[in-house]
Amino acid sequence: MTERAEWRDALESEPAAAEAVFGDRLDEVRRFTENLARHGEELGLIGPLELPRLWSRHIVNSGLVAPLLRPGRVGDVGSGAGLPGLVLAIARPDVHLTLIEPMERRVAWLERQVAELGLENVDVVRARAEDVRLTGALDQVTARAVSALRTLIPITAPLLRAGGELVLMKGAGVDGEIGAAEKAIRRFRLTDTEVVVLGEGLVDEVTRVFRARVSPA
Ligand SMILES: C[S@@+](CC[C@H](N)C(=O)[O-])C[C@H]1O[C@@H](n2cnc3c(N)ncnc32)[C@H](O)[C@@H]1O
Repeated sequence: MTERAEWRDALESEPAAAEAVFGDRLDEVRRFTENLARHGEELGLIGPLELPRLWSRHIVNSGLVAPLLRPGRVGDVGSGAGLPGLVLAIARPDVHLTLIEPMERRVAWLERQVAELGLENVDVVRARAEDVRLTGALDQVTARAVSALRTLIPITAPLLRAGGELVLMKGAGVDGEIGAAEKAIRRFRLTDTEVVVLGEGLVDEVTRVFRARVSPA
């Protein structure tokens, strides 16, 4: 099977998970995935080895976070190719997503996808999280594969309003990361910290999310 056939077949794979995660937004998310599969490698957005697992490991995995979002303003730090921010914007039209990404080429890609998919609930900001002018402005902040919690918390938590929430996608080593981030957790007054495991019984690779709230007081 050619690589292209593999990712095309993958778009039809895991139908139960895809339906559960994306529901009536499945066509839109497939369109985005096709665009990423076609252009992602030449634009340096994804490695060639990722193509066959683009759907399951990256798109469905990102979409699993959608139920954790609440209507309001959500920032996605380090969106890159659009993971998870653009996928979440497609899955949750009732949520406004601000995609925060410093790299020009990635910002151009994100803006093109927003226009092509006709998404009205997304804006793209070219900036590093620590420079973006959104201090205290967001209800929730997501991130995936940006950095370890001890460095990620100091650049994401300041963007949240009091009572706002971090929703950070993490790998299997999340418990160790939490231990190493204790100081940052205290410094940024994070409460209700927990690890949420998503997709059990639905997908092969579960998604782990570090969730925490900024203390209102
Ligand atoms: C490994 S990529 C991950 C991209 C995407 N989140 C994903 O899961 O595929 C890390 C991304 O974070 C961005 N990034 C790195 N430092 C950042 C910062 N301080 N603020 C915002 N984005 C940052 C990079 O430009 C890059 O696009």
